[in-house]
Amino acid sequence: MDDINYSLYLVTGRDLLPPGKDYFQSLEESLQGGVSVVQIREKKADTAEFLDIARRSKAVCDKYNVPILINDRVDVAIAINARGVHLGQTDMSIATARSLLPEGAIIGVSCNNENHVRAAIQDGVDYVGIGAVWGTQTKQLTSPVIGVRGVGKMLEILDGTEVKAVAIGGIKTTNLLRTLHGCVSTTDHALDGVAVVSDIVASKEPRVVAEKFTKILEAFRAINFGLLVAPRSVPSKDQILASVNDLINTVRKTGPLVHQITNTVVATQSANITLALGASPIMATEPQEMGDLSRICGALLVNIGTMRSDGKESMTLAGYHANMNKKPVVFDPVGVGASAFRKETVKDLLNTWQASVIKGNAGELASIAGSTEVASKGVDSVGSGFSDPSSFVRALAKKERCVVVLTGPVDYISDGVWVAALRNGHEILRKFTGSGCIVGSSIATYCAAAVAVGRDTENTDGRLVYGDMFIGAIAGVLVLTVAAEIAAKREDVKGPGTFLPALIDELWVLTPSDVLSMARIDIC
Ligand SMILES: Cc1ncc(COP(=O)(O)OP(=O)(O)O)c(N)n1
Ligand SMILES: Cc1nc(C(=O)O)sc1CCOP(=O)(O)O
Repeated sequence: MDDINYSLYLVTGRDLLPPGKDYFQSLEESLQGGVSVVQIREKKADTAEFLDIARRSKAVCDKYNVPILINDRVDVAIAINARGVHLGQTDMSIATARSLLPEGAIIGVSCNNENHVRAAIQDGVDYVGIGAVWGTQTKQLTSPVIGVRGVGKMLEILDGTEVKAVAIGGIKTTNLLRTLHGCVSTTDHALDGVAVVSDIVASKEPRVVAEKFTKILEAFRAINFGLLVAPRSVPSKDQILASVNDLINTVRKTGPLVHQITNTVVATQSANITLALGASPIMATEPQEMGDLSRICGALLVNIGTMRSDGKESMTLAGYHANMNKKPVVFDPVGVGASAFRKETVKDLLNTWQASVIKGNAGELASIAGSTEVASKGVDSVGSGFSDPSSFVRALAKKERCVVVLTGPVDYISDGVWVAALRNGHEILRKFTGSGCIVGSSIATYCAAAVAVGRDTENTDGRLVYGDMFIGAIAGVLVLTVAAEIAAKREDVKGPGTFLPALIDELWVLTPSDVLSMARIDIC
């Protein structure tokens, strides 16, 4: 029976040891830190040396009751009585290996694409090693990096089978939580473990690194393997509005710093809207500052409206640091359908970091979902939208593993389970540029507040961000659209030119009770 715990799967790499560090000492320390299975990978050793290393490694692993697998060499596995082998796509066939190995031996196989996974299931392997999930310096890759969403799709193929799965390639303590969350399939199939070489082996303190891995893996397990939304009964309108009320007060009380990488058309009005809400904007774009800013800001907004290729580095780094520092990332993929450059960039960004909220119009979200139901023209959506917007946002939220906000005459917001339909707003919002962009700033502001509230009430380290991003997104949309209704009715508002300053003023004086009394919200 496969009783192996694949959680923290160490693949050895003697050539990566820090100067002066003994291989067996390093191995033992990593086992003390929680490594749960070890693969001996010797690409340069001759058979005698491989056998010697494998035998002595097994003696160390036996002390900790940790199973040992052998990379590529079935003969070595048999000779040292290892638990099994790990085979690559061009190594011995699974059937031949099975016929040579003792009954019950474990066989794992590397998979770089979905067909490999299907074949592995047919061949009756015990586990698959899916990689490379990220770029790696440890080996020359012969197939493209898969990315977390690619891993998720491969896990879905394993649904209903007993085959276990680990991801490999560039996995580090710093990206582990993002890796674990990102790799969950739309059917909630999560990884059984992660395989790591350099982050552990190249460390002077492999025990400390392994302990960090173990702690994060346990925290992820504690939240049901990253279930997108903690199970909750249908949220009532009153509960939602009470939480929105808390967030409005929290913003006013704490004035969170909201880092915004946004487009040049709307930067000033976005900053002013943020100030009017009671928060503090910082519109920084220099790649070098992204780490420092992430530590001090409450949330990050990334808006690609006027992005150039030289802006991608800041967006990539900002989102990466935000994930590392558990800060919400609100993503506004402005005009994503307009060009191949935008599509590729958005795909890369969403594969690098996990957004907490994706906000877009129908055309933009259709492009992200790969749907042809709604077209776009530049940054605008064309036509009357989706025939079933609720189902669309729910499915996209599940696919992208975040809250999705579909803006339009009715705004739809989903966490992958529940959908809120918000019917506030005014048509004048469509008569000046960047009204969608300021919704992004507002959502980021209230997501920052949601973190502040969540940090006080939640005690799990397994989440990418604390707090309820669904409520943060609802608050962001509600506050802006209610203020817009009030501003549009003012006598001094003659058109879009006088509306924008009036909107800023109304946001400045808006009270939670205005929002609660005017909110038109349905939950389904
Ligand atoms: C767990 C795990 N997954 C994948 C690999 C890669 O194996 P392979 O394709 O055989 O490449 P080499 O390791 O031989 O370079 C692995 N070793 N372990
Ligand atoms: C051995 C191996 N196999 C890979 C694959 O993609 O199949 S990536 C890889 C190396 C992983 O090393 P690190 O943890 O240092 O990035």
